[in-house]
Amino acid sequence: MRENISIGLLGLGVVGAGVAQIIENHREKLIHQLGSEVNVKSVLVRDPEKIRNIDKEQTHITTNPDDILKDPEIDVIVEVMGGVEEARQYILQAFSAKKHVVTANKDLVALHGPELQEIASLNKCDFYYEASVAGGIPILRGITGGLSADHIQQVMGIVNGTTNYILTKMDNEGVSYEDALMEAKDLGFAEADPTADVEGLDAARKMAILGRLAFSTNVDLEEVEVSGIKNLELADLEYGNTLGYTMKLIGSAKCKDQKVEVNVQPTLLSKNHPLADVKNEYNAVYVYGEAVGETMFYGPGAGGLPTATAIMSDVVEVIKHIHLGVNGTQVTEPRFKKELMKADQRFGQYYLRLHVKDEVGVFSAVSSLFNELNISFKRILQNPIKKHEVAEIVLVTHQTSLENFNKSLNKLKDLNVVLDVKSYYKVEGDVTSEMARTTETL
Ligand SMILES: NC(=O)C1=CN([C@@H]2O[C@H](COP(=O)(O)OP(=O)(O)OC[C@H]3O[C@@H](n4cnc5c(N)ncnc54)[C@H](OP(=O)(O)O)[C@@H]3O)[C@@H](O)[C@H]2O)C=CC1
Ligand SMILES: N[C@@H](CC=O)C(=O)O
Repeated sequence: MRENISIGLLGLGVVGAGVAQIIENHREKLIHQLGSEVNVKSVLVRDPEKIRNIDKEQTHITTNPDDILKDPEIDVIVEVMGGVEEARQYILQAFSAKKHVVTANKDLVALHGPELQEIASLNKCDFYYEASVAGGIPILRGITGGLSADHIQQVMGIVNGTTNYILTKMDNEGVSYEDALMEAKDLGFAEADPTADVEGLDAARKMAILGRLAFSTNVDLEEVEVSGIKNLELADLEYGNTLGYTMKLIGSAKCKDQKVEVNVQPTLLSKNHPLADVKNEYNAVYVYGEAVGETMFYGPGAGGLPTATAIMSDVVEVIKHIHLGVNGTQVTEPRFKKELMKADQRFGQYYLRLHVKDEVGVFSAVSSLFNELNISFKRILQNPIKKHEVAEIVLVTHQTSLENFNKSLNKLKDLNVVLDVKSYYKVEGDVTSEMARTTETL
């Protein structure tokens, strides 16, 4: 048994500092669990002059990656610097030097995860990335460990802390979008460039990773349909509230008969839906497995210490493997060759807000258009708005195919009484699973 395991940290920001703090504060627990002392030997940073809460006697701070990647005493690299290409190059160098790698970098894993996993395996190295999805929630191990023997059919969740924080503050406290985003940045939840958070790309990266692991098939980032929260209007949050819904940025991945659909979109959730109560930076991921049924994982989705906890769970796994001499998991081929689900195979309820002419007969023109497509309404609100001769119609449909709903949008644009299709969003009812939903609809 090795008495000492040395770690090299690439990055000492929000997450890196959390990792150093846990290693320092939980030293005894780690020794008890692993039989070895764990220490952070060196840390790579951009700015060596920054004041940092780390013992410089114990830990060497450097701007030269070779100090870490070429140090034979370092066994495990923890990559928490972010970015894609530079991080990928350092990780490849680490594998060549037979070092194990743990990362929180979902941008990198979503784009290059399968390639890196394969190279790790060829080098008999471990490559883990628990922290890349849903911060402190052990969701990847939940899927690849706890539910590994099940056929997972659906994964649905709130997987971005920043947007959930913004939506909670806007909805519950009336804070403006800009102020809420600023708070999320100050609290260390947002990415260095928060565009990826608010445009849904961060959640899309996480959903690609979740889809791959849940369905044991390849899911490419470009196959994930994405829309973010940047263009949300307060009016839709307010109408949502009136109708009994809460707006959330929801990631969804479904797999049926080897057909897969993965998307991220603002969604109006019934206030009774289990994800509707997930607030602030908290995340929750609902997983439906054929054998297990419904499961849900909940916890902090962003922030230094929660994310560092997930990283340390990977580090502990790596060190256990070092002691057993079993590093480098075998890579398995995708279990099946998937197809993407087509619009006529995807079903849902939809919220729609229209600006129409404020005149007699408009509502019946709109309803007959939906009637022709066999789309019925669950809820309707009709409001004259302040602008002269303009009225607003807000409706929620019953279940229909995406193909059918798209047809209704095209036809509405051609209807002369419709002035503007202001917004439309997916709606989720009280239950989470497709299976439970089918029963509810019947
Ligand atoms: N923050 C969070 O809640 C979560 C973050 N993540 C992921 O974890 C990773 C780190 O995030 P976070 O800690 O928030 O990021 P920060 O921006 O807080 O920290 C980044 C760190 O990496 C260093 N760094 C960045 N680029 C380079 C470079 N080219 N060369 C050397 N050092 C570099 C920075 O150095 P310096 O200090 O000198 O600027 C800094 O110490 C990202 O991949 C992020 O997506 C994952 C889950 C949650
Ligand atoms: N910016 C991300 C950080 C964690 O992955 C988020 O807000 O979820």
